[in-house]
Amino acid sequence: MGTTLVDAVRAFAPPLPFTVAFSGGADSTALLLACAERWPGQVQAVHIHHGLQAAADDFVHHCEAFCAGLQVPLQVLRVHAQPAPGESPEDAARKARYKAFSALAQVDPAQVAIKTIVLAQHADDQVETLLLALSRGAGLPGLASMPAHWERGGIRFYRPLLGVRADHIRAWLDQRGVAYIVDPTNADQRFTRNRIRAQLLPVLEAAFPQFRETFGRSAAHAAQAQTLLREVAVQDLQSVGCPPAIAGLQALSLPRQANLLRHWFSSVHQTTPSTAQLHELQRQIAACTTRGQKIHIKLGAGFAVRRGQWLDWYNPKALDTVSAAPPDLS
Ligand SMILES: Nc1ncnc2c1ncn2[C@@H]1O[C@H](COP(=O)(O)OP(=O)(O)OP(=O)(O)O)[C@@H](O)[C@H]1O
Repeated sequence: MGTTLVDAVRAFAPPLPFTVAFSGGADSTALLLACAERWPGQVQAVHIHHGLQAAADDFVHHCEAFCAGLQVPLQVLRVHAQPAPGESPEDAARKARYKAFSALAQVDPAQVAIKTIVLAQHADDQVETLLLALSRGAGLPGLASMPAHWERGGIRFYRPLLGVRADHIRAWLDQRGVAYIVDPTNADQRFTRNRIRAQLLPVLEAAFPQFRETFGRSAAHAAQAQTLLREVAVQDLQSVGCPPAIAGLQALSLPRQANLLRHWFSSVHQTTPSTAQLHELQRQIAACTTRGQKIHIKLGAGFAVRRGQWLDWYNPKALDTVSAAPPDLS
């Protein structure tokens, strides 16, 4: 069955006041309406004009009219989301959106509401995210899917509708006669997420009617295991040293070594090695003795090991010179 929208909003206990990230689509329309009714005068909205589609101006007008009717203050932010090569417009829009949220919170620290942003992803979105992660061969961080709450750049983000089915949200809006934007790009079958939604979810519904709950539970198990792995990595990094001593790395089991390296790269160097890069790095670490072996691998920064020590220099432009002339820091 899943949780109803009304029950999900009733169980939600955000710090007040807060801001709803409002696209004008069905889910954020329902969320904004339910929240504005539950906390009158305490809810604001923010809409991002991504500068990606011709219809984006119409979306802004729709959101302005809807918020005016609800007497909810609305901020419209304009960004220019530029998809990188191979990146979908949706991913580019998402990145630009989160950047705009944190910029807004920093530009105007007096605005308390923007410190808490509430997003409208629901149970179907969670399953899509999990299947998307599986389709890419993701590890635990990807399988953990979307958290219901997290903090970044001084902003608290919440997703109170993760237990609510998409069709329930639409039925709730239809019953109340509320209009919302139907974004045509959501149906574009060139994007994997849209194919998952249109082609896989109906098959899952027929084969496993409870799939939203069970898949959601799997994502929660993965999130818990990922938290544990992070804790182990933090402890291992403390005992092995930062940058990690090669001898210390060699003393760890291979999965534990990989876990530590992934954590070190993402937390200290803001980069994620591919599986192939990590295998190569681990191969080189295993082959390393304390006499002159070098490790270097392209991860967006250059790394080398000599006499059992990491040599690192973080200028990506120096990469091409890494093998030719690594700096001698030994
Ligand atoms: N242009 C936007 N401005 C503000 N918030 C947005 C915008 N687009 C998406 N969001 C927020 O991010 C969440 C996830 O985005 P996603 O693209 O999956 O949703 P959507 O299909 O565009 O819209 P909705 O969730 O409102 O139906 C939305 O539920 C909404 O809270």
